[in-house]
Amino acid sequence: MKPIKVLTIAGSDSGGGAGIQADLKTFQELEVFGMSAITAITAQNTLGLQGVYPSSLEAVANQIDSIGTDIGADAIKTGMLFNSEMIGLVCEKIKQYQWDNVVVDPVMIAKGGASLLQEEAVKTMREQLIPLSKVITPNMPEAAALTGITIQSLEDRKEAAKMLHDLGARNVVIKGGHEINSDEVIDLLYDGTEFTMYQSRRIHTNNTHGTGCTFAAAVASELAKGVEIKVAVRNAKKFVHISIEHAMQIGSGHGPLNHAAHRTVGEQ
Ligand SMILES: Nc1ncnc2c1ncn2[C@@H]1O[C@H](COP(=O)(O)OP(=O)(O)O)[C@@H](O)[C@H]1O
Ligand SMILES: Cc1ncc(COP(=O)(O)O)c(N)n1
Repeated sequence: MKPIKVLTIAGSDSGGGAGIQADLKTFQELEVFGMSAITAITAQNTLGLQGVYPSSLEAVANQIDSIGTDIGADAIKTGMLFNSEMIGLVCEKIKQYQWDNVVVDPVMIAKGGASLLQEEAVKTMREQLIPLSKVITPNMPEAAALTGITIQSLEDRKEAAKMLHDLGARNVVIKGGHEINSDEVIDLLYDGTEFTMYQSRRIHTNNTHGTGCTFAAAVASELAKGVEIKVAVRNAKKFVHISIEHAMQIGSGHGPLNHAAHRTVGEQ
């Protein structure tokens, strides 16, 4: 069988819960071959972010070229891109290698509130990266920052999704993890024609470090396999849900997910 390959372009999380580490765990569990280009090293744990050490542009370009010129990728997932120059470089490389299955997780702020993207970079993300994306997966604050729309209701999310689609994203998923006053979590997909809602019970837990990374990495894995977008999002949501539900208690703050949980809790 032909191997299916997925590349994550994102930051490293020393605590193992988010970023590159969450992505590679997800790729492995969903049976695709995972590769990485590291945009920044973060010193991070379940309590917060202790340091950010961005990679040089040369280092990022070289990592991507190593993959593009030899191995190739069936899908790309982007996470923490740190600043405007880094986003510009990643856009150049996506065009150079004609990568089409591009999942953009517009990472801006870590769960503890620390910034993972410089403010001036939001404009570059909107103007350069979004038009290259097959799917963009903002959470509610990220969708608000990208569109300028204050997002409270589902209707606000629909308006923001339409705007992000108009900016060039072929599909938009605005995730609902931040709607903390609700007993359910609804992720909203807009494919340019219709809205699809993915609803689940909210799990009341602190162990949500890396949910967004895991979700986007799962969508990328499914797209790489040729799964169509509506099913890819459904499968990704199910994978994240099980991984949150069966998280182990690791660290004393916002703990990581258990990416292996689906093995024992029913087929993914
Ligand atoms: N408490 C929760 N219970 C169940 N699912 C959740 C919970 N929190 C987040 N999710 C799911 O995790 C994924 C990431 O959502 P979200 O937390 O909004 O993103 P981010 O990590 O980027 O802030 C989504 O699929 C969302 O439905
Ligand atoms: C290096 C890195 N990348 C991304 C996130 C966001 O994580 P989340 O999936 O919890 O939004 C993070 N905390 N660290």
